[in-house]
Amino acid sequence: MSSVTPAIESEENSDALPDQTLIHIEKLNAWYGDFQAIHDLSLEIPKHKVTAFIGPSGCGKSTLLKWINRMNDVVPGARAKGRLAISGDASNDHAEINVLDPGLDVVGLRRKVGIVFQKPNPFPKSIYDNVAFGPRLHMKTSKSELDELVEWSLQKAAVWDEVKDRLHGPALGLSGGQQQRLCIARAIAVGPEVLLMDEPCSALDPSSTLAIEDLIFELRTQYTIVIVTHNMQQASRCSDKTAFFFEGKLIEAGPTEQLFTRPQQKQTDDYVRGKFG
Ligand SMILES: Nc1ncnc2c1ncn2[C@@H]1O[C@H](COP(=O)(O)OP(=O)(O)OP(=O)(O)O)[C@@H](O)[C@H]1O
Repeated sequence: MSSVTPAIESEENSDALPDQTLIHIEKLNAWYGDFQAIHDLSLEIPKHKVTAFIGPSGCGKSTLLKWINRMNDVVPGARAKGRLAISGDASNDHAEINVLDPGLDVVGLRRKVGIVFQKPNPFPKSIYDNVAFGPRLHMKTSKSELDELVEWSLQKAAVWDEVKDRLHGPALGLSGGQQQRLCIARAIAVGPEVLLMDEPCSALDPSSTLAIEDLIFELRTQYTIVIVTHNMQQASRCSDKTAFFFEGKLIEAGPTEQLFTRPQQKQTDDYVRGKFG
């Protein structure tokens, strides 16, 4: 493996590891203009696990997700207060990141915290150029190192076998499920620690959805993953921890199996049983 291939600390079974918090959210409040979308929210997001955000439409799931890599910076009138921090990591050579620090290098943050959206959004370029885009922007790589990194990323995103013979063909010629895996390859090519996924399967058919869910579960040995989903089965299939939101507040968070089978709050129970939302 060359020096450009993103460093992977450990590929051991993350189930065997005790929870270690990577993202610390404390008393977070967020607004769009005068409207408060998040109220006093505290949540710990464990390292190398999948955390699912669930809750009815408009409860603040995407708002919280988008503060984690400051995507909300581009929304006029969006602001947030409270603590949102990413633990320091000696192997990745960074001290604790205070995400809401107005002076933060947001481009650097987004290298560490990648995002995959609802609808696959490859660039109208070749498959190769989609994955090479970030590394070309951020890293000094030779042609052979770039080739290696593109292959590595496509392998990790479980799409290499399907695209290896058409790397210079158009990304937009791929199926929806392949495009979404390409977008995941593009996100991991710059070596993030965290992958945010905002309903990544909502535009996909059931078999592509299962492929992405399997991939999410695989990737968590190396990345910390946060997924917003409306699909209860998806949350229970591929997450370790689930957080239930309602009207901008965190109602309950805990191990996924516990939250779905023995929720502590009636609102959670009603929601997971499909009584509302
Ligand atoms: N750009 C914006 N400007 C103003 N209000 C917004 C904006 N984006 C979201 N909101 C409001 O903030 C609240 C939370 O929205 P958010 O998108 O975070 O909810 P969500 O739980 O992700 O919903 P969904 O499941 O429908 O995606 C909603 O009332 C929404 O209308």
